[in-house]
Formats: sequence, structure tokens, C-alpha cells
Amino acid sequence: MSTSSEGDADAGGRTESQANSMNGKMHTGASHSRKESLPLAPPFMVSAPGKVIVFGEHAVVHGKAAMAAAISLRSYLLVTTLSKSRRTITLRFSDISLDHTWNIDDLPWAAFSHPARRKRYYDLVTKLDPELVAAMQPHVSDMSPQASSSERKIHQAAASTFLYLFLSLGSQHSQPCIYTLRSTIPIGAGLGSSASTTVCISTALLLQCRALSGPHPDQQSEEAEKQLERINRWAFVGELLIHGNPSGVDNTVSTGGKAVLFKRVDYSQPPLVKPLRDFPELPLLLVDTRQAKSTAAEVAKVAHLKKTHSGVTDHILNAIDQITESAHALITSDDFDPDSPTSLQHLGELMTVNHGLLSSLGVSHPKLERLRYLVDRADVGWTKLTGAGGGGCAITLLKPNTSNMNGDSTSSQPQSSALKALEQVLEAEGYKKYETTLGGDGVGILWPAVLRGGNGEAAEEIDQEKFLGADGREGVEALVGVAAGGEGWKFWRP
Ligand SMILES: Nc1ncnc2c1ncn2[C@@H]1O[C@H](COP(=O)(O)OP(=O)(O)O)[C@@H](O)[C@H]1O
Ligand SMILES: C[C@@](O)(CCOP(=O)(O)O)CC(=O)O
Repeated sequence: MSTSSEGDADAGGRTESQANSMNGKMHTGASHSRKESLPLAPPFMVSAPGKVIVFGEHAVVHGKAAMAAAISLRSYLLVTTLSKSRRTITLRFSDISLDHTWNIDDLPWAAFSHPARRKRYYDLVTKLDPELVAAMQPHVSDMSPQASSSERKIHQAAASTFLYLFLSLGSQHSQPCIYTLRSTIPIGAGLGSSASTTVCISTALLLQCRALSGPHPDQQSEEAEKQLERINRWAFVGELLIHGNPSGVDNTVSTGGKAVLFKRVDYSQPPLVKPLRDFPELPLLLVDTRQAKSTAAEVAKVAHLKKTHSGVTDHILNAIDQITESAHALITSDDFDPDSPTSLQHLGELMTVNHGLLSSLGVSHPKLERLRYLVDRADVGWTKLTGAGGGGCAITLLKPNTSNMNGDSTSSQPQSSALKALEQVLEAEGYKKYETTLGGDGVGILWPAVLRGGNGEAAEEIDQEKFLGADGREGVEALVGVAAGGEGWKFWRP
């Protein structure tokens, strides 16, 4: 932020007219003398991507490097403002069948606004305040009474993330709203679905409390970076509620997009993030085992191993670190060519060893091992699990001449018969292939929630009914998708 001081007034450093238009010509936050007759803020949307960890998952939790890239699968959050008289906040997270409403006045504002505990949007928040978590607990523990216990756990994790951020960044005078979330990222599959939702929530709430400026085309790179850092910090807080001990790599990639080398040695300090500007277009196959897993449980397994077999576990984590650094040196060297068999083989072998080490940490799964066996048997590439493991997804770096992995018949390069046959086997055995591209944009906003198609097509307003009515992932992508190329989405681009 380059303009206003980090005080209470226009926290985002926007001009008066920008701030007014963001809030539907109304002041929020510090100004409580709003006139009821003024128009409501128009609905707006935010969107953030999932990610793949190419090298270094788990080791990254213990201070080692990881290499990760944004994917084109994304979450989308629509924010609809209600009239001030409603005094409610509603979450409609339809992918997890969560529909919950809180009365704003019933929420534990006294705890969150206590001078000793109150956090400002610009604070470097690196941990949760246990007393605030306890104060919030009664407001999530009674939700979804009809749901199964596993479903209720998912609801409570998502709702806690929202509520902690809402209570930290908002006030009793916050605008009543409905927050409607849909995602094209499979949940709990190692592709950072939780981080992408927390980045959306953090961005929406920071926008609403005017702690963000832009994105706009003439924004200085330094200012854009500051906005992204703010979003990322609060998203990390949200991740703490879902995962317990996240490294922060997922929310960092989801916020900034592209690809990065990430390391966090000291958890009280921001991580070291090295953007990988010319991240190569790697021919990757992304396959979901459809085996549910819990990131928190897999991370806890490694922590347990580190405690009980510290010497050997440290060696494994150091070896993963060396693999990540070696892969980084390889892809950033002038000699690296993603079309060259030698370059791909070198990178692929590093992936194979990385998977073996993850497996020795106990975070693989029979379905991941079966997948690896099937890919090896078809001799089409090198495979490793991605994300927390214990199920979820694996990535395969495809050998040259196996490409056109999307099976696009219009491509000049036909898909190899070995890959086609493999895909049939995978489908028959219940695996699911995802098509995605790596290294796209990070968090973006669509304000107001109106999309203009290409070729001068008429503008389309996105309201709740349309958004909730979109048919599956494809429907969401077609309606609001960043990747579908609708005009209107804007991104902070440092
Ligand atoms: N589409 C979604 N809607 C609501 N909450 C979501 C969504 N996707 C993920 N989440 C939240 O993130 C949690 C899954 O996180 P996690 O197990 O780490 O999976 P992943 O590996 O995909 O990040 C869910 O329990 C839920 O709280
Ligand atoms: C295992 C880990 O390295 C990645 C977890 O990714 P995911 O939640 O499975 O998408 C944990 C972390 O970095 O916080």
C-alpha cells in the first residue's frame, strides 16, 4: 500500500471515490452513520487457483524447499450484500452442502475487539489466538446438526476459517451479506482446495474492510505485491484452522499464482518465496485416486516419525530438499528444454526418487502405488504423489512422444496409443484424470459481478441463482471461469 497510513480510516489506501464505489456509495467500517436509503453495494466475486506441488511436499513443513505451481482449476466466491436491517451473515458453500446463517449481533465481538487481542489487517499474524478460537467455538459447534459426523467436520473447518477471519477483520457494524462459494477443484485431493477457498475468503473480507487497493492497470508493482502479501497472511491464518500446521506454500501459490520455490524456516517470519518466472510448460498428467485423505493426518504422521526416528527422518527430509534444489537448478538452467528427452528424463528421475522418499515417510497409499505401477507398466512417464498423500492426486511427467495428453484430436501430435490405453485402464479402475494448465494467475476479482463475453457479447450479471444453478464444474467454469476468458476479471500483477 503506497498511500494512506495503516490506520482505521480508509484502510486500503483507495481514493474516496474508489472506496465509495466499492461499497455501493456507502462507507463501511469506521463510519456507522450510514443512511438506509442509499443503494446496496453490487455483488462482486473473487477467485483463486488450486496448486500442484511438483517437489518437496511434507519436507516444506519442516523448513525445506518446495516447488509448486498454480493450476487452472479454481474456487469462486460471490459476495451479495443485504440491506442493513437483515443483520445476518450467511455461508452458502454448495460443494460441501453447507448453508449456515449467523446473527451478526450474536457473534463474540467483545472477545475479538478486546484491545489486548484485537488484530489489525496489517499485522503480521502467524498463529491463532487460542482464546479467540475458544470464543468462536460455540458458534460453529452447533452447526449442521443433521449432517453425518464427517460432513459436520468439513462444515466446521470451512465455517471456522470464515468466522475467525470475519471476526478479526470485520466489526459489529459489518454489512450483512451472503457468501456463496463454488469450486472446480476436487476437495481433499491434494490440489490445495482449502487454500484456494481461504484465499477467496481473505480477499473478500479485506476488500470489504477496505484494506485492499486495486487491482488496477497502472498499479505499481510494489503496491500490488503488498496487497497480495496482506491477502496471503490472512489466508495462512485460515489454513491454520483447517490444517493445524501448514507450511503456507498452498496459500502462497494460490494468492500469487504462477510457480514458486518456497521455504519457511522461521514460522514467526514471512516465508522465502522465489518466483519461477519462466516455469516450463511441462507435459503433465494429473490423476486423482479418489481416495479421501486428510492433510492434517498426513502431516501429523510425518511429525510423529520425526519425533520417534529423528535421525533417519531428518535424512529423508534433507534428501527431499536436495531433490527440490536439484530440480530447481535444472529447470532454471539455460540447457533445460521441456521438449528434450534428456531434460525430461533427468527431471522425471528426480520425481521418481521424491515419490520413493514420500512413500518411506508413510504418506503414500495402495491406490497411489497401483497408479504408479500402471504408469510404469505403460512406460509413459515418471510419477509422484502430489500434496499431502494418503490418497488424493499424483502427477506424471510424460515422456516425449506421449504428449497431447488432453487427447485433443485437433492437435498436430497424436496422443500415443500407450497413453490412450493407460487412460482407459485408469478410468476402468476408478481413477479420474484432470486437465489443467500450470502457472496461471493468482487471486482475482470481478467487481461488480458482471461478465462481458468476447466479440462484443452482452454483459451478463452473475447473481446467486445463476451461480448456484451452474451445472457442475464445467457449468461454473463456463459461467464465471477465469480460464474461459470472460472479460472483467482483474488480477494483482506485481
Ligand atoms: N469447495 C469448497 N467449499 C467449501 N469448503 C472447501 C471447499 N474446498 C475445500 N474446502 C475446505 O477445505 C478442506 C479440505 O482441505 P484439504 O483436506 O487440505 O484438501 P486439499 O488437499 O484439497 O486442500 C475442507 O474440509 C473444507 O473445509
Ligand atoms: C503436505 C503439505 O506439504 C502439502 C499439503 O497439500 P494439500 O493440503 O494436500 O493440498 C502440507 C503443507 O505444506 O502445509
